[in-house]
Amino acid sequence: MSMPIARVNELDCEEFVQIFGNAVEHCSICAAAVWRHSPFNDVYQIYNKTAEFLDQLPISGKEAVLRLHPDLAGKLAISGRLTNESSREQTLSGMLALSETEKEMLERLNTSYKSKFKFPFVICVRENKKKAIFDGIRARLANTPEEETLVGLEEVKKICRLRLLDIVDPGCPKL
Ligand SMILES: NC(=O)NC1NC(=O)NC1=O
Repeated sequence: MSMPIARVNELDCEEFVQIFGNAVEHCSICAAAVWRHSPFNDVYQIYNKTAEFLDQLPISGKEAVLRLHPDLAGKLAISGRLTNESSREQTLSGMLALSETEKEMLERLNTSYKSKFKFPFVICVRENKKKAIFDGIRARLANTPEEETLVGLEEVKKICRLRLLDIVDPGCPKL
């Protein structure tokens, strides 16, 4: 499905939230806030308004957005309960086909990460190969909670940008 922007601009809030409600994982409030800025010039404006909404959240709200994300190759993935978007991303990146050793290593890293930050490690898996994901979680474990909330939120934005581009036809390529 790749929708022209003119069609997006015809959607009422309910329809918009139905279609864009998972552009940020499980965060339909974000889509409802962004709809207010309709009509949009293009998909990039939808992205910019989403990023603005995320940026203006207090730190507790930013952490909450991170907490709406599933663990990489975690329980939800194993039991087939990921959202369609997340399932597709984790499958394509190879995160759902790890060796037993890799699974154990990731589980250990995810546990350390969550006990330090109290939210899951989030990385845009479509922009990172397996090694970069493992290196990323190790390196980011050294961040302070304040730094890491912001780093995680930038990854949420990257995930969102790609999800929006899956839904809306970008029209002329952006220079
Ligand atoms: N935890 C985490 O990074 N989850 C994800 N990353 C991504 O690109 N899709 C996800 O579901």
